[in-house]
Amino acid sequence: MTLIPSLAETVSRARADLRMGLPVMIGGHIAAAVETLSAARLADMRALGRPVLAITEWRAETLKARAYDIGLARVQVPADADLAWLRALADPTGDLMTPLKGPLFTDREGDAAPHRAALGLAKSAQLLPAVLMVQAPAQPGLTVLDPAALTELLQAQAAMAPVAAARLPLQASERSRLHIFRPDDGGEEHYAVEIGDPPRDAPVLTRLHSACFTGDVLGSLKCDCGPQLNAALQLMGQQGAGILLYLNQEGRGIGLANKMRAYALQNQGFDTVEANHRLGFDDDERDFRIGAALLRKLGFDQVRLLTNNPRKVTMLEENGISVAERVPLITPRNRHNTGYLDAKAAKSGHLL
Ligand SMILES: Nc1nc2c(ncn2[C@@H]2O[C@H](COP(=O)(O)OP(=O)(O)OP(=O)(O)O)[C@@H](O)[C@H]2O)c(=O)[nH]1
Ligand SMILES: [Zn+2]
Repeated sequence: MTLIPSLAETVSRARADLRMGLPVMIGGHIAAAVETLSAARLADMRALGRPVLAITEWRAETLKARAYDIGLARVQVPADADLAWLRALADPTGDLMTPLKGPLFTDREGDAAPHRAALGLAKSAQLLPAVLMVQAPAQPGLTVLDPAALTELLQAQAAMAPVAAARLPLQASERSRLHIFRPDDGGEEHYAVEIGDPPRDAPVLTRLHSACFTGDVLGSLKCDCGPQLNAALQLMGQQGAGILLYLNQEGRGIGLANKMRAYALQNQGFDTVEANHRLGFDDDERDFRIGAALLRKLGFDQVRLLTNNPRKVTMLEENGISVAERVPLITPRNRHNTGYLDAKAAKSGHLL
């Protein structure tokens, strides 16, 4: 029956549920994102069973909570813990200001697969990876997900379909087209700027650019994104051909709200990588397979890649795009971005 939602459609709904504060059912547990949980729903969940807070191994490390499960910890929630207690565990913004509640005790018995799947879902909804879980029978109206199926879907790659394309004269080149691609899993759309008419049978000058609202739009001095975007387009304009993929993976895939949380931590003295870890994220949560898929859709299988990030080269090669050349993309330093650029070079292997 085609009117029954597919797994991808159900997961997309579940993301929206968590973002509005509605719990979902994962493998016999009610799962609610702490970031959007209300006090009333916390009380209702408590009434149904023993609440456990799932956090990632990165967050557990900061909180000095023992992680017995691979990649995550299941923190026991004390009977008197309120929403503020949960939020303080989920959100590191106040770590230095408010002494942490502890000691924290974590579960080691039982199956952590539902908790792992729930954390994956929260991340994919660009919420803080902290999920309150209570084992309980299915509740009417809540979206129901199987942990194994959810985990597999979160790792799968959505198919990208071209939606629309049109001529778009740019300062960098009047001969430019913008293509819009839409994934079949309800996720973000991504864009391709095609400059000139690059031949499909030769390596094309290519930039995989991840969205940075602060750098690209506002001209933030904290990162190198805006200047890199402009420099890439300029070069493609000068050479008469190129492809710039604008991937909507704001904040290396954690979303703008979490990136601002990371910036707040950076104001407290942590670097870009430490800030992601304290929030519970990996330092880079982007899926670069999307770039390879879009290039293939556009008819390319060879590139000259504008980047300083060796991971982008490896990911493209692993996904069937041959990188004939890596073209460095160095932009000016200023007193606000120099620490960021140094951290990327020292910790993320960027070549500067
Ligand atoms: N989480 C987080 N994301 C950031 C921070 N500063 C910039 N970003 C994001 O980092 C991404 C930068 O993307 P890119 O410039 O494409 O990638 P890169 O890994 O630096 O590699 P190249 O620029 O190709 O050398 C964008 O999504 C920005 O929004 C930060 O401090 N924290
Ligand atoms: Zn940026």
